[in-house]
Amino acid sequence: MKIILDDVSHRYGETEVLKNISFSLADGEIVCIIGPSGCGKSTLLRFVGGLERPESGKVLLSGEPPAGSLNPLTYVFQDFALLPWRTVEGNISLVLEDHGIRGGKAREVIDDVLARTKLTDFRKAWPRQLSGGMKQRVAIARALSVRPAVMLMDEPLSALDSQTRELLMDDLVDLWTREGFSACYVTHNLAEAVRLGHRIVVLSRRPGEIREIVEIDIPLAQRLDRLPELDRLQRRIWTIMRDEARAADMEIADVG
Ligand SMILES: Nc1ncnc2c1ncn2[C@@H]1O[C@H](COP(=O)(O)OP(=O)(O)OP(=O)(O)O)[C@@H](O)[C@H]1O
Repeated sequence: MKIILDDVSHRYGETEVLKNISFSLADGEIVCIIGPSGCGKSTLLRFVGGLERPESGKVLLSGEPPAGSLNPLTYVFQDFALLPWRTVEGNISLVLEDHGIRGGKAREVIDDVLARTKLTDFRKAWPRQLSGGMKQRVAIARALSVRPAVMLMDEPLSALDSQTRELLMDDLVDLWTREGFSACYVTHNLAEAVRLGHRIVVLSRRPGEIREIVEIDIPLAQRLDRLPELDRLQRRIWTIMRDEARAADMEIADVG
């Protein structure tokens, strides 16, 4: 399934948040959205997921979701959003129950996503027993259980320490290399964007406008940490973003 944003603009009251945003996300592609704090990244993701409608412009979906998809556009949040009173498998079964899937059929799906995310040994664990990284892995397994066409990931690694972030990026690369999932991935972390994005949509400060769409043709599995080409790309994107980030920072300081 393909997602096309066509000239999306939005304001909340007097505040202009997004301006003339157009890009597309193809099947099997990870598109990262990067930009300074408050530039409208999460708002954009809500438009893509259909949680809100932009004031002008369109978000179009074309093509069919995967066979058996229960929720074509599925969110993965920064705070994991696991229920503490349910085990790992209980958290996954909850979303399946929401779609009327129980018993043997649910067990089959849970077994499959736990195996795909290498969590099989943790199925009976409680969220409080898991590290942040493991909780986010469970949240990703839960998202996969509904066979999404596109995962909408809002700063999914931001709550984690840098080593755990590295490990989870490796997991996501591994998963993508095996399964080729599609994701719209919001982050303010450049290293994450150049590691995971096939394309990076670089936004200006608010109102978020597209500064550049950077395409990276190095296969994900070859994007090792500190790869010189990635470092160069990261520096180039940072030169686009630096002034925007500084100005955004000053605006926040003004409000204070
Ligand atoms: N429901 C809303 N009502 C009014 N203003 C909103 C609403 N949601 C977001 N905003 C404002 O829109 C702007 C963009 O917010 P958004 O959360 O999309 O930015 P962001 O780029 O994701 O920020 P961050 O990087 O800090 O998470 C901010 O000024 C925010 O205060």
